[in-house]
Amino acid sequence: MVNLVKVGNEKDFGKVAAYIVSSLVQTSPRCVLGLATGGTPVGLYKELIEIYNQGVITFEKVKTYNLDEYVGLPSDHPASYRTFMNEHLFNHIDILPENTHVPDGQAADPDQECQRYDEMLSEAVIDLQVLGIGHNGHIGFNEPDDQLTPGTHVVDLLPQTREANARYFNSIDEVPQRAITMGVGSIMKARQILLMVRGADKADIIHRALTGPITTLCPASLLQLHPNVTVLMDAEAGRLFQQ
Ligand SMILES: N[C@@H]1[C@@H](O)[C@H](O)[C@@H](COP(=O)(O)O)O[C@@H]1O
Repeated sequence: MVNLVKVGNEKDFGKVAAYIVSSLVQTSPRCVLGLATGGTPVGLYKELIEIYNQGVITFEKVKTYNLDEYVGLPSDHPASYRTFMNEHLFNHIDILPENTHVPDGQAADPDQECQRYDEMLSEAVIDLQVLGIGHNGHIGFNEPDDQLTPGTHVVDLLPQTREANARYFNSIDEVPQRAITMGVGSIMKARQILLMVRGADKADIIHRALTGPITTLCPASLLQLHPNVTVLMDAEAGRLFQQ
């Protein structure tokens, strides 16, 4: 079941998302969060830090699993997703470093790293998975294809995905060609999903993902099959939905 929530401005977008996440952390202090990177969830993390600073929640017993990481980037590279998470959230809250998990993009054998990540995921049930969406409908780094992989795996990034992420690097040539991503099976196993979508450039894809056919050519369309998805959209991203 998909619940649509439309908000009018940037501040509310982060606040509503943070309300959903912090309510869970408050009522289930040992919860497991699946986390996402990209521009979209930045406001969520900012607001979560604010709520944490008010002393309302603690992350001491929370565990997190991130969706993805670039292959070949050292974890302290400015554009790695580990750096993103440290800078936007983990360094500012009381979460234990050993409770935060991001695939190791520098692992000597990326396939083995996928297996390690999957083993960890199989022991954890993600209570709430935060997601963004790519312009082509990807979730995590699960790119549109004839078939999708359920578990953590290495993907070849499509040119448009590398282009969209080039803003975090000095040039597009520096954007890695491959990434490790949680598979759609792991994402769909999460008890609850919060899909965040912002901006006019995402209006078509989110409309197609939620109202079009369920197809591997639009990985986010699989979310139509999930029992508990909240789609948080700003006015521009949600302009094709009547509400
Ligand atoms: N791997 C990430 C995705 O997890 C994210 O959802 C997407 C959208 O990013 P943005 O929020 O910056 O549009 O970008 C990357 O490809």
